[in-house]
Parts: sequence; C-alpha cells; structure tokens
Amino acid sequence: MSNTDPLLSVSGLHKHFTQNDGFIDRLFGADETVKAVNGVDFEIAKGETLGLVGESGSGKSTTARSVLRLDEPTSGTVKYDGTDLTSLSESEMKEMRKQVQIVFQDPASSLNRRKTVGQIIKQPMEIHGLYKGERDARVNELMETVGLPPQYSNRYPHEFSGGQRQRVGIARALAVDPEFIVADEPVSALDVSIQAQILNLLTDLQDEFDLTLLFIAHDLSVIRHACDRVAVMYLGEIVEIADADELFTNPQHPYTRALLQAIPQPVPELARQREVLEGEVPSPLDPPSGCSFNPRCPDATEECTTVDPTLDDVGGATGGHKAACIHVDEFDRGAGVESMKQAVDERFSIENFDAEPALAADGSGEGEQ
Ligand SMILES: Nc1ncnc2c1ncn2[C@@H]1O[C@H](COP(=O)(O)OP(=O)(O)OP(=O)(O)O)[C@@H](O)[C@H]1O
Repeated sequence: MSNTDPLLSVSGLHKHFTQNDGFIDRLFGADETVKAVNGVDFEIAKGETLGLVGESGSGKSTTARSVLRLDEPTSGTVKYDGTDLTSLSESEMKEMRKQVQIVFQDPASSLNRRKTVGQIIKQPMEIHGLYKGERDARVNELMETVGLPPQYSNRYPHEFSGGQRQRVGIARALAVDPEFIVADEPVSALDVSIQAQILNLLTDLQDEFDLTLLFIAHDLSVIRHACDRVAVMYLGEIVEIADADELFTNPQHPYTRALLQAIPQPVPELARQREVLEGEVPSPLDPPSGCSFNPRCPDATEECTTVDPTLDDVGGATGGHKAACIHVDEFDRGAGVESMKQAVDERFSIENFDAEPALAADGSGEGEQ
C-alpha cells in the first residue's frame, strides 16, 4: 500500500496554549502554559495510514489541528510534500487545503444543519473554485462513492443517521480530490457495527483514491484494521511508535499495554487478568516530573520520577519500533498479549466488515442507527 517517501514529516512540533484565569491573573501577568503538544515527531509515507492513539486529553486533536494550521503551532516544522506548511501565508495555506482535508468526530455538529447534504458536499468545491458547471453531478457521484443514494442530496443532516452523516462528512472531505485526510475520531460517536462500516469505507476509499491518512482514535481496537503504523500519545508526547501488527503483538511501553488491556474482553477469565488503567491523563498545566506516565504506571520505580525518557527521532516512515520507557527491556509481556489481540479481532470481526452499505434506495437505512 505504501512507498517509503514521507508525504508528511512533522518535527519538534509544540503547541502551547496560554491561559489566565481572570482579571487579577491578567493584571499581574500570571499566565499559565498548557503544553498540549510537547515535541512531537513523526512521518507518514504516501499511501500510508498512521494511527494516532491515546486517551482524551493526550493531545491528539491539537496535534492534527497544528499540522493543518487550524491551530497555529508554537514551534516545529510540518513538511508536506517537501513544503514547510508553517512558513506559508494564509492564501498559500488555503491553496494547500485542497490537498489536505479533515473528517471530524461528530458529524452532527460538524455539518451545517441549515444546509442540505448536497450543499454541504458542494461547498468545498465552491470555496476552491473547482468543478464549475459540474458540481451537482459531482455531488451525486460522491454520494454514490460513500454509499448514499444521490436522490437524497436535498435532505438535511438531521434526516440521516449518525453513520450516514459521517458518510456525508467523508464525501465533503473527498470533494476537492485531496491526497491527505486527517480523520479525527471519525467513528467514536457511532455504534460498534456502524464503526466497522465506516472504517471499511475509509480503507476502501484509501485504496481507490490512493489517499494518505492520519487516523486519530482513543480506542486501539478501532485502528487495528485501519492503520499501517500506530503512534501512541500521552500528555503531549509520542511514547511509542511501531508497525500496527508489531504494536499489537509486542507492545513495549506500559501505557500502550494499558490501552490494549482497556479493550473490552469477551472472555471473562481473560478480563480478570488485566491491569486496569486508573485515573486520568494529568493536566498539561502541571505535568508530573520525570516520565509523564509514572503516577499511573504499574511498573514505575523511584527512578521514573526523575528520568525523562522522551523519545527522540521517532519519525521515519519505516522508522522501526520505538518506545519511551527506561524499563522496556525488563518487561515480561507474557500471555496477556495474545488474548488482547484476540479481543481486538473479535470486536471487529470480518462479518461486521461485510455489512451492507448505509442507506437503501428506499430510504430504509438498513444496518444503521
Ligand atoms: N484552546 C485550548 N486552550 C487551552 N487548552 C487547550 C485548548 N485546546 C486543547 N487544550 C488542552 O490541551 C490538552 C490536549 O487536548 P486535545 O483535545 O488535543 O486532546 P485529545 O487527545 O484530542 O483529547 P479528546 O479526544 O478529548 O479531544 C487538553 O488538556 C486540553 O484541555
């Protein structure tokens, strides 16, 4: 599916937000800095899908928004096809956005409820001045591509189910023939069986249009089938990056293992064996000293509170398996890994992936919520 040239190369990316709580803080200049993204490096080869996974608050969306300059990066470089996006003017960036599109998590809020789905899909073509005189035909074609009957192009988003609305969001992203799509939690708001259909659609479209994808999810099982490589993010940093198969069979960082163990286990005995990841991602306003995962890590030692094992140079489209943890070599990952792998495979079984498309021509919405 992929070759080795990076289409996207992100290096030393930081995004810090400045907060001041009120008038007194502002008066005394008592700003606080939220280090939402704190030195992230990765590369994505053309035609590849990189999964970016981590709990809520780990910095995934801010990374994606900074890459696309929807949030202005604090520092770092984002090279797309050799061009540093951080150095482009607004108009040059607008031109670049033809090639780089985003699919959002919640199709209910990301689609304008006052516009028909036809108008929604047409809008990016209007903004970029593409397909003049052919836009209606292209809307119909795109609706078919994503599994929606074109005759419903004059309906409004609320007349569709969640999965169908996400198909509209995908059609909108495809409208300007992008090369690269950021899918930010595209299935998190959907039922499991619908998730599989949308994942299936995205992987089919990737093959059909030779797309490169950055696929964001908080649930590792979701990206199992969709990604070539996976980067695991915690408190603004990438703590592990590896080929997807390798990451699932040989997770090295304790946080990756905890995320794998959080996947629902169909077998009760296996479910009992797992360690539960307690607490939440700490506030980036007040990060722990040493390894940022140490307060929650079952394997943490005194050393972990002082040594910061930040990963350097985690990029590289074929960059190998890297994990930021000073104890990686000492872990016994044991039999639990195989059972976790089974749980992932069962959750997204082949039957789910063979499910029918979204909306029957009679509007019955077969298989969707
Ligand atoms: N505009 C902002 N101002 C201040 N802090 C922010 C802003 N946007 C995000 N943050 C903070 O940055 C951190 C990372 O947020 P981000 O949304 O990137 O995480 P995430 O992994 O995508 O989580 P989720 O899936 O919940 O969106 C969080 O602590 C969040 O509160």
